[in-house]
Amino acid sequence: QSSSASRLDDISARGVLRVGTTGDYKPFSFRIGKSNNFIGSDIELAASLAQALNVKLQLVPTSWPSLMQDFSAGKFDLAISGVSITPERQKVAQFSIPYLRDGKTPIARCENSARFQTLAQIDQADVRLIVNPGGTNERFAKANAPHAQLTVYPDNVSIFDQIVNQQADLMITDAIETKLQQHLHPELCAIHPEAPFDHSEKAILLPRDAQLQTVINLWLQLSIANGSVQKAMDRWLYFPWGLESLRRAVDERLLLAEAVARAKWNVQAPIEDLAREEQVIQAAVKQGAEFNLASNFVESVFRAQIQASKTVQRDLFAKWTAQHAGKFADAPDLAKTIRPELDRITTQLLRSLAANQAVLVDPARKNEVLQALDILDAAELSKTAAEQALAPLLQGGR
Ligand SMILES: O=C(O)C(=O)C[C@]1(C(=O)O)C=C[C@@H](O)C=C1
Repeated sequence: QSSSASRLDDISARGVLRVGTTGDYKPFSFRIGKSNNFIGSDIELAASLAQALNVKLQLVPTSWPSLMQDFSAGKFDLAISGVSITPERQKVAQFSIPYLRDGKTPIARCENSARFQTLAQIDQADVRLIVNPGGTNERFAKANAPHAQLTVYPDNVSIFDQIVNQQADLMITDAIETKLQQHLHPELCAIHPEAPFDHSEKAILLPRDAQLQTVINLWLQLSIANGSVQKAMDRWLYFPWGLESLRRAVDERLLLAEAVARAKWNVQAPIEDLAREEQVIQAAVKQGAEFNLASNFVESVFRAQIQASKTVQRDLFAKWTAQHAGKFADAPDLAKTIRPELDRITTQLLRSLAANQAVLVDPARKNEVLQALDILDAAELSKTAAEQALAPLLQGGR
C-alpha cells in the first residue's frame, strides 16, 4: 500500500479510466481484428464503470501471459476481461467482489449428453477427451480423467468442430464457454453448466488501493442487484459471434488487393479485368447455390468485394505513380498464386455467408451485425474500400 493519494484521485484527475483487456475471450472481451474496437460483456461493464466514475474509458490491450506484468508496469488502472480469482494473482493485486460464478463442465455432441454426466463416466479408456493446451482446462483434464484418451489440440477456434466431426467425444471447459459454444454449434450440448464439476469466480483485477476497491465494489454490488450484469452477460452470450468468420473472410480478401496491385504494377497491367470479374461472380453464384444462397445476393456481395479491391488498387497505383516507384522485387504471381488464393477465400466467404444468413436478414439483429462487422484490418489500406466491401452485408442480407 503506497502512502500517496488514492488511485481514484489519479483516475479523476486524468479524466480517463484505463482498463486492461485481452480481446480474445468471448463473451467477455473480444477484439475486432487488429483494431482498437472491443466488444463483449466485460467491455460493457467497463463502459458502465467509467460512466459511474464520470470519466472516459480507455481500453488497453493486454494478453493472458503478460496480464500481471502489464498490471505491475502500470499500463492500466484495472483489468476487466473475464479474469478469474487466483491466489497467484492475489499476490500482486487484489480483486473486486465476484460478478460471475463459473466452473468446469463438459460439452459433447447432444446424443452423448447422458453418457458424460459424471467424471467417473468420462474417466474411461474408450472416451476421447480433447483439450486446449496450457491453461486450466488441460490441468483439469489430466487431474480428473487420466484414463481417457486425451488429445491436446492447439486451435481454440476449430477445437469444437473436432467434437462435431466426431474426432473427439467431449471437451471439459468453463461452463460459460459451453453455453456460448452450444449456440454456435447446434450439434453440441453443454452438460449441466449450472452445476459444474468445480467452482471459480470472475472479478475485476484491482490495484491494492482500499478506496478504489470500496468504490468499485459498491458500484458492482448495485449493478449485480439491479440485474444489469446479468443482462449484459445474456446479451453477449447470445451474440452472433459466428459473424467473425464472415468479417475475416471479407478482410482477408481485401488485404490481398495489395499483392494484386503489386503484380499488376510490375507488368503495368490494367487494374480492371472484366473477363476475370465475370468468372469470379459466376463461380461464386454457382458455388453459392450449393449453400442455398440466392444468386442476386451472392452477386451483390462479390461485386462489392471486387469494387473494394479496385479501390485499394487504384489508391496504390496513384501513390506509386506519384512516387515514380519502380518494379517490386517481391511481387507474387497473379495467375499462379494470388487468384487461386482469392478462389479459396471465395469458398470461405460463401460458407460463412450461408452460416450467417439468418442473422444478416433478421432486422432485430441489425445492431449486432453492425457491431460484429464494424471494421476491417484492410481499412488501413483504404477506409472507403472497407466500407464498400461490408456494405451489402449491412443491408439486411439483400
Ligand atoms: O484478379 C484480378 O486481376 C484482380 O484485380 C482481383 C479482382 C477481384 O477482386 O476478384 C478485382 C478487379 C479485377 O477487375 C478482377 C478481379
